[in-house]
Amino acid sequence: MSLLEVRDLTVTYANGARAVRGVDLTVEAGQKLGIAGESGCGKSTLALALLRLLPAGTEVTGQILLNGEDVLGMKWGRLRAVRWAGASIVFQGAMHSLNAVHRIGDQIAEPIVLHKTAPAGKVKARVAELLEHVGLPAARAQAYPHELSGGQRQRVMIAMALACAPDLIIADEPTTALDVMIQAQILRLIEQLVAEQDLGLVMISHDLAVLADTCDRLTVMYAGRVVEEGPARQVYEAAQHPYGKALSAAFPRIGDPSSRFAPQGLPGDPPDPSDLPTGCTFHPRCPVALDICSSRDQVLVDAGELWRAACVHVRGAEASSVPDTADAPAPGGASDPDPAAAPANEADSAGASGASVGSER
Ligand SMILES: Nc1ncnc2c1ncn2[C@@H]1O[C@H](COP(=O)(O)OP(=O)(O)OP(=O)(O)O)[C@@H](O)[C@H]1O
Repeated sequence: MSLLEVRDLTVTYANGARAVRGVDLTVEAGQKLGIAGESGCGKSTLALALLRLLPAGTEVTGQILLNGEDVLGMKWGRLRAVRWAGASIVFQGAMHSLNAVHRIGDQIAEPIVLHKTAPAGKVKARVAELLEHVGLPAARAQAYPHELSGGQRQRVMIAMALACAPDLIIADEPTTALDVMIQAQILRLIEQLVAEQDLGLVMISHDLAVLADTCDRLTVMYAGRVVEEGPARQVYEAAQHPYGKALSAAFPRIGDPSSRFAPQGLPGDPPDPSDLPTGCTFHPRCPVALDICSSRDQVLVDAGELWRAACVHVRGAEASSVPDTADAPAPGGASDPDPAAAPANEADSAGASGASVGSER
């Protein structure tokens, strides 16, 4: 039994926006899964859906199994227990998630008291232990959120997430608001705690480099769908989907100083989830789109060992039914020698494919 199994998850907000569409995910115990995609691709919606934290009126279909238990079918009381003790979320921007008028020790104690994960007389000691675990002095329990730095507040959020000893941590852009040095510290802390306690991790970020460095597996989302998934380092270094390639090229490459100051941007923006393009939703921005891409979406097909991508250019996709593929560029092909040089914003490549490219950001 997997720690987390998500099958055909679709989330539709009350305004009709389908922010998550048919997503499948699996996280094994102790495994670290990264979910990447630009802002608006549905990553946070997916994270919130996992613990049923979406606003009332949102329609969620599909299946979410946490330790084999059906989260979407759970009664309210069971769901409350599962939210801290089964899986917990570290949100982006700790200042907004912490209550400004309560001492942080009291806030960390709250889930412990609620779920009775420590005897009443031992709650304070447990809070002190958790603070020290995340690298803060126990005395900081007396502090209010505004008395802490951004990095310290994020450490408090991590302490809270660990308070009831969950099996799974969901970290939604846990370092976005922090400067680079502190980001690295927080990422190392998360890695260390997850390894020590053999926790599962779902880490969400727009930064593929961070995810490749931290996670075992990587899922790339675009317009609410998974367009690529595979071993983290391999997907980062040689993404098979043009979107994965562009995302990877948009961030400095780990250990490659030459790319540090020359990240490539991806022109345009993800589509509005209430008004999605036909066919492959990436086709209006795709530098290697074929005519067929505007009318036919691609399913995920094998792109390597435990590696799948949903692009007509991936070997094994429905290439036989696609006209004129022989002349098309093959950026997603397994033999592409230089994924860092993905033609995400090469004008001639876009022109050759007839793709319409959106405005530069
Ligand atoms: N409550 C809501 N009602 C309607 N649409 C929403 C709501 N919340 C999010 N959306 C839309 O759903 C889409 C996905 O948003 P989501 O926040 O999940 O993306 P994301 O990839 O996590 O981006 P970010 O990193 O900016 O949070 C966006 O188009 C967003 O505008």
